[in-house]
Amino acid sequence: MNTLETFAHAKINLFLHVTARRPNGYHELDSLAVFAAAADRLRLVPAMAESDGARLSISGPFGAGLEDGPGNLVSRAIDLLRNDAGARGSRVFGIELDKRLPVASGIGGGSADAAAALRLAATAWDMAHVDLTPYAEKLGADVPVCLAQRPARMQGIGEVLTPGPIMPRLSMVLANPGIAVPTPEVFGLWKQSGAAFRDITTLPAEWHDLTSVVDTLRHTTNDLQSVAIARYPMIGTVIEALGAQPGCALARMSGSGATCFGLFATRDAAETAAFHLAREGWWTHAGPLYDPGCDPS
Ligand SMILES: C[C@](O)(CO)[C@H](O)COP(=O)(O)OP(=O)(O)OC[C@H]1O[C@@H](n2ccc(N)nc2=O)[C@H](O)[C@@H]1O
Ligand SMILES: Nc1ncnc2c1ncn2[C@@H]1O[C@H](COP(=O)(O)OP(=O)(O)OP(=O)(O)O)[C@@H](O)[C@H]1O
Repeated sequence: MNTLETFAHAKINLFLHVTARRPNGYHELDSLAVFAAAADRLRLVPAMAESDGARLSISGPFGAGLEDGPGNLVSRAIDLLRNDAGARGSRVFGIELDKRLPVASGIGGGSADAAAALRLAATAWDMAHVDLTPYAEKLGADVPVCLAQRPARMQGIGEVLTPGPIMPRLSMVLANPGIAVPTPEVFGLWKQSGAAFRDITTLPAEWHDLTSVVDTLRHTTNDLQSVAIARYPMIGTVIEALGAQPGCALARMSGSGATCFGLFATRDAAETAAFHLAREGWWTHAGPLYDPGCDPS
């Protein structure tokens, strides 16, 4: 078994509508997820002894304070797949997680890590032919979309996935003010707000430029944004600051917050915006959308 490496990219909800509530309390969504170039890095390193097996070590700017025991989504993903790996699951390895994405921040970093761990373990255990979707669904609503890391329409609670519109070249800025926002709290606030459920939105098969993307997105919202701002006003400050940057065509919150994104036509404008926003002490990222076709991993 060789050392393997993969990247767990940030998931951005370009819009997010709540369409229904299930009896178990989960909410049905209509959302368009895309992936940013920003990513955590995971390495699978063969281990010599059973005692070294599946040990998780965490580094990186957002690694501090993240638990490295069985509760980490990476460990949970590997333990889940091992149940079905049979004798192959006795091949032991360690996982190194370089945590570069802010935690509990609406960009699905933990979900992306879990999906990446499933991909790595499936390779190490000769399970590349196995459909990882049922494992992903057990780990969290955002994990299935993070398996392929391609633009996708998310419906159901996030598990009903269809290809999203073909995206044009664009640049995205991410900004996070350093507030960890618990997803259950935000869905709870949305429920308490008494807001109405939304109908399913119609999207084109392809957008040719940023203007057409934004023309469509202006008819959508992130339904969780206003309740998240009411509870965490700093999110509103971030959206305003992003929207005020030269060249920003749309600024909005991703997922349940607090990370917000801005869409820009050029990489220069995005990088300049990120540079200015970083002066606020916020985590920022500027780059293109992630294209799985160009991934060396
Ligand atoms: C907001 C999004 O990030 C949008 O992509 C996701 O819907 C959240 O996905 P996630 O963080 O993987 O969510 P999970 O870990 O499965 O669920 C955390 C909690 O969020 C709430 N939750 C989550 C997803 C969903 N469709 N409806 C919900 O109501 C539930 O209270 C749940 O107990
Ligand atoms: N590898 C991991 N990375 C990040 N968080 C993890 C990880 N493993 C477990 N967690 C826990 O999962 C929770 C959610 O983390 P995550 O960063 O995925 O949130 P999020 O970005 O808000 O996700 P989403 O957009 O899916 O709602 C955190 O409270 C964190 O403690």
